[in-house]
This record gives sequence, structure tokens and C-alpha cells, in this order.
Amino acid sequence: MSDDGETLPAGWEKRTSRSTGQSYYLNQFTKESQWDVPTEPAKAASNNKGGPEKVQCSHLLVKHAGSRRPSSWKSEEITRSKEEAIKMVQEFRDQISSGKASFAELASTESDCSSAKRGGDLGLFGRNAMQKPFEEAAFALKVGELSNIVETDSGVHIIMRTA
Ligand SMILES: Cn1nc(-c2ccccc2)cc1C(=O)N[C@H](Cc1nc2ccccc2[nH]1)C(=O)O
Repeated sequence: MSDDGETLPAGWEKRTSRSTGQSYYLNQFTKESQWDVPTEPAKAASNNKGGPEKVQCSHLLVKHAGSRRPSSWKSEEITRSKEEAIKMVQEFRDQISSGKASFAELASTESDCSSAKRGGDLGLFGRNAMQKPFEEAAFALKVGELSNIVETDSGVHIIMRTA
């Protein structure tokens, strides 16, 4: 809810432009901004168990030597241990939880997934699109919620559900 009582969709907040004094709206997850009041996305379809058919998530992945593809845009050969990757992801998670850094900012510089160029945004996906541990964690999140550490064959992740 913004300061004048209007209810905004999860992740959005009302700001005032320093240059014009005009109100604008900033999405904390994707860092997108707009002049118009954001509206709730059309209610996503749900499956027959009440869960969403699709979710939109961003993630931050730290790969390690045992990852399915121990290489990324950041490093041609990734040699860190899984324990080191877990320690790194936990530190990133603490920075995000404490508000010291935004998810999108950290994912864009620290994630070993090619989605880093989009602040970690993977877009909308349904069931059976991602590795199971990732899918289960993603579909268990509420919009705006940050997961605990998730391990897949790709490496060690944290996930933020954005829609
Ligand atoms: C599933 N996916 N989507 C993108 C993506 C999406 C949007 C824009 C650019 C890339 C990249 C990937 C992908 O598999 N990336 C892999 C790493 C990886 N492994 C994953 C497992 C589960 C979810 C995301 C994951 N990302 C890589 O770069 O080696």
C-alpha cells in the first residue's frame, strides 16, 4: 500500500521524481518504473488443486565444479566447491533479505545463469519446465517471497517469485 492508501500489486511502491515532483511507480523485483499506477496482473489460471498453472521467477545461480555445465558467462571454467557455492549464495541471500542489495542487481552481476542479463528473470513457466527441485521450490513461493537455498544439477540457487 502506498502512503496515500492506494493498494499496489506486490513489489510495487510509489516514488516521487526528484526532478519533476511527479509520482511514479517502481517495482522492487524487476527495477522497472512507470508513471501510471500499476494494476494487478490478470489473475493467473490455477490448476485443479488451487495452485498456479504458471509462475514467474527470478533466480541467482552459483555453479560449482560438480555442476552439469561448470562454465558460464562469468567464468570459462568453474572450479569452486559446492560448499563454497552454498556459502556464497547464503551471503547473497542475506544481502537481499537485509535490503543491502536488490535481487536483480545481485543476480545481474553474480549469477552463473545466462538469465543474469535480465536480472535473473526466467519469465513465466509452468510445471515440468525446470529441474524438479527448482520447480517445487518455485511453486511453493508466494509472489514476492524469496526461497531458501535450492540445489539442482546446475548448481546452487535462490529464487524470487515475481508473479
Ligand atoms: C532455464 N534457463 N532459462 C534461461 C534464460 C531465461 C531468460 C533469459 C535468458 C536465459 C537460462 C536457463 C538455463 O538453463 N541456464 C543454465 C543454468 C540454469 N540451470 C537452471 C535450472 C533451473 C532453473 C534455471 C536454471 N538456469 C546455464 O546458463 O547454464
